[in-house]
Amino acid sequence: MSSHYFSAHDICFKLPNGQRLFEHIEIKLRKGDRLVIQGASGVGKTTLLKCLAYLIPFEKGECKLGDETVGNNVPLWRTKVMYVPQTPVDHPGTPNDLFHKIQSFASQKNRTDHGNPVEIAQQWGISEDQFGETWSNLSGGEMQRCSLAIALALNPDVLLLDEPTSALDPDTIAKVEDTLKSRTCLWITHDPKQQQRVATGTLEMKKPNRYRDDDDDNDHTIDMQH
Ligand SMILES: Nc1ncnc2c1ncn2[C@@H]1O[C@H](COP(=O)(O)OP(=O)(O)OP(=O)(O)O)[C@@H](O)[C@H]1O
Repeated sequence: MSSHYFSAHDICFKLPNGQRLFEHIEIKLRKGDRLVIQGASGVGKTTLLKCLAYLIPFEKGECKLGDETVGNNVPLWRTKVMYVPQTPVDHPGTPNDLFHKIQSFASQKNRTDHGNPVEIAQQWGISEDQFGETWSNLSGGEMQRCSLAIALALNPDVLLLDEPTSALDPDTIAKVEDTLKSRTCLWITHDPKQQQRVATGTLEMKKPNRYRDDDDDNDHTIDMQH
């Protein structure tokens, strides 16, 4: 039986009030796929990415990298399936500090495949000096590029990108999109043009049927274009 590079099966998330925010999410990615996640504000896109990184507990479902499940090593899973939050970030110190701190974590220590985040960010107009600047002195767009460069340098198998270019200008967006073309990722965007440029497939999230007025019975559809 052939296994996918990354898969998520029957992911369901319950809110504290007992209602499901989303249910029965199915995702299958091959290496290099970029699955864009779309849907109305509040439908659960960010929550889904956090579930896939095992950052928050979810009701049921399972994720796999090849045949490997999370097992009992959640920190290791998060190095492989990495969530990159929306900006602004709220870190102490500088981007350099953050990168070195993450590299010292037990789950990252034995990795020999880390890249250089400064070199990655330089392709997007960030200087070496800005990497040594306190986070709070950086603009939203600078924070966004530094965070993303750190995540790319850590070389996860799958990137979970939460509106990764929302604070950037069109020229810089084009550069970031170009860099991300070689990566396997799930990518939240509200921009249909970005979806057209980058997606190899799309997951359209909708509220579970019982909370909707329309009669569309496809809760979650994936349209893989290849
Ligand atoms: N643990 C929780 N307790 C209460 N409500 C929650 C919890 N987790 C998620 N929610 C709610 O679920 C909804 C979905 O939030 P989420 O941030 O995932 O949506 P989104 O689709 O990413 O929205 P946006 O496009 O605006 O960023 C929100 O109304 C949020 O408040």
